[in-house]
Amino acid sequence: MLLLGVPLPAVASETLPGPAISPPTAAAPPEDGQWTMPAKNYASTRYSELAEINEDNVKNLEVAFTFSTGVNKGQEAAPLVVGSTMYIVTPFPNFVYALDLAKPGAPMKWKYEPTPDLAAQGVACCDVVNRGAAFSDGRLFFNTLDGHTIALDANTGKPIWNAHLGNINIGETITMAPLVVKGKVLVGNSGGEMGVRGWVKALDAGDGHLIWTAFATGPDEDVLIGSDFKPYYDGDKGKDLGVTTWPPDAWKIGGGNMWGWISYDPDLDLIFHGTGNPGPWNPDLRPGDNKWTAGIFARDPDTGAAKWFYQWTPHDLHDYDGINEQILLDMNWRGKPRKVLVRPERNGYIYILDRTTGEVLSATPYGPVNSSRGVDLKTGRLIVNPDKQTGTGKVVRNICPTASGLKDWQPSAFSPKTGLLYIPHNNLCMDEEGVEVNYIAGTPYVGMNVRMVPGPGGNRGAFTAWDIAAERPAWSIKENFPVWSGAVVTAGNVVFYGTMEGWFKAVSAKTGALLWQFKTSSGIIGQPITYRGPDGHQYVAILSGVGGWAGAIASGDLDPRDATAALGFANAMKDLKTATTAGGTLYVFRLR
Ligand SMILES: O=C(O)c1cc(C(=O)O)c2c(n1)C(=O)C(=O)c1cc(C(=O)O)[nH]c1-2
Repeated sequence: MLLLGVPLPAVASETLPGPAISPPTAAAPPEDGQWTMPAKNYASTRYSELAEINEDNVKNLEVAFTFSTGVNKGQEAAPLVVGSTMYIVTPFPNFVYALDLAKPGAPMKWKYEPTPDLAAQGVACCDVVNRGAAFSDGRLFFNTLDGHTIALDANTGKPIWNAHLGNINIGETITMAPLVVKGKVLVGNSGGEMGVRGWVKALDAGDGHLIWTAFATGPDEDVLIGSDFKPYYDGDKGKDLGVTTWPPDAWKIGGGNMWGWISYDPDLDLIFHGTGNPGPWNPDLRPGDNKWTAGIFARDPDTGAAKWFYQWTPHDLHDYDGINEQILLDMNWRGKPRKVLVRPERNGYIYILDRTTGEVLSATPYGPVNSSRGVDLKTGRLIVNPDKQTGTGKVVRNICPTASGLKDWQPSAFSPKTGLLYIPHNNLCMDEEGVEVNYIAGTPYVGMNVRMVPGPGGNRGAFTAWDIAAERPAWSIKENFPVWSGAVVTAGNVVFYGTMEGWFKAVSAKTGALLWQFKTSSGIIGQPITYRGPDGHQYVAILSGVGGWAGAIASGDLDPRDATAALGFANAMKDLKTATTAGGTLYVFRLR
């Protein structure tokens, strides 16, 4: 694999004997055939032990049923399956459907229409997406674009409570999928491109009342940094760094939004969540490390108290949000058993962190990276490439990865059978020019002109199997467009993912060989899942419907002649509109 100027690391762990890499059982309990949260389990493996569909017979998959969501915007949600019911959440206006899997054709059991404020569509940065719901204890929890968290009775679809958390008038939206931990619904806001201050909130699953709020910027008190906070690196130690690492008051409009993924380790009783990019993008307008943006927190789920923090990208120069998925694994590292957290990060590195302390054990590029030159494992600090330093009035060309990262929110999957992490990702580079910008509430606060282009080799995406122990790729598949869908891997050694042309693909978990593909009606940016149906057989489900940031040119019908459309992403996706059109359909497959 070509890694721009970055040599592949020495293979350290090949010589080490050691137990296989696997998620902790408490965070990834044995298979029950259901899919109750988008990441499958608290360890976020997106791995299913179901093995009826395998490498040999996957070629016999056929459509079991389809369902139109009635919304033609980017479909990013993971369908959920609880008992004999499937639940799906659509993009704005965030309809929720329950489908009866026990009946032929899976007819609708109920539909819930939350009627979110229309104006929310105008302040969402990257299409009007929703990444899914979470099921717990008879209830379905989901977020609406206009900033509400809603609990529904999963049997009837009747609302139980509705908490208004976000204010669209300042550009605040919610697109993430909530996670339910110990009777608390964890939710984060979006708005990093509008000067919205990021937070994560915990709501009581019973009645929706607010239990705690942890901000991503500001005084320690607001960030829930207290006596329990023990960051591993000196650069994260000190009082009120969420204020002092910013120009005066800039932290109040500094972003750090948590619009991605949360994992939970029941043994350590810690949740792990990232923080988004600092705002505005133009770094000259916010000298300093801009704590606690573009990093990761470990917190006590009951109180929100921060335990440790690590900053992937201090003083971010390129919109490298730090909100990707974190996979919790136990493995032998340099001869010692370690509880780790694996993060394929937007800045281009796969990090292996000790999840008890936040120590970085390894940080290896998984594709072309020239915006930085590695990570100093002594200080934990990203080594920025001065040639790619952006600023006001400066045009910097050929920065890799782009603002959308080597990988954006699209979640990877881990198989304990292969020890490989299956990573859907991008291969794009960009030109950037910092410009002045003033903060006006509820309007874009970016300060950067961006133009994206295909990365080295010309393929704009890749699907890479990463050998975690060996710190190198096992295999990689080139895709024409960014791979903006999630992945799922099974004990049948089959990995599923989708392409923006609309192909739903099954490849061998061991070799990456294409085993089966089906062309859906629109580009795929959703999260595939697999489950055991009421008939005892294994099914695979995916939402098709192009959109998100990468697909905004198609779902938003943008003009391909405008190189700046979709914050410069459209320039790299001019031909997407000739490859697919907007859609919104659920596809479910089973063996013939
Ligand atoms: O900083 C933020 O608040 C924020 C929010 C979102 C979002 O809510 O979808 C995205 C981003 N940033 C972002 O940087 C990004 O690349 C992105 C891609 C997508 C998508 O759905 O395709 N959303 C977002």
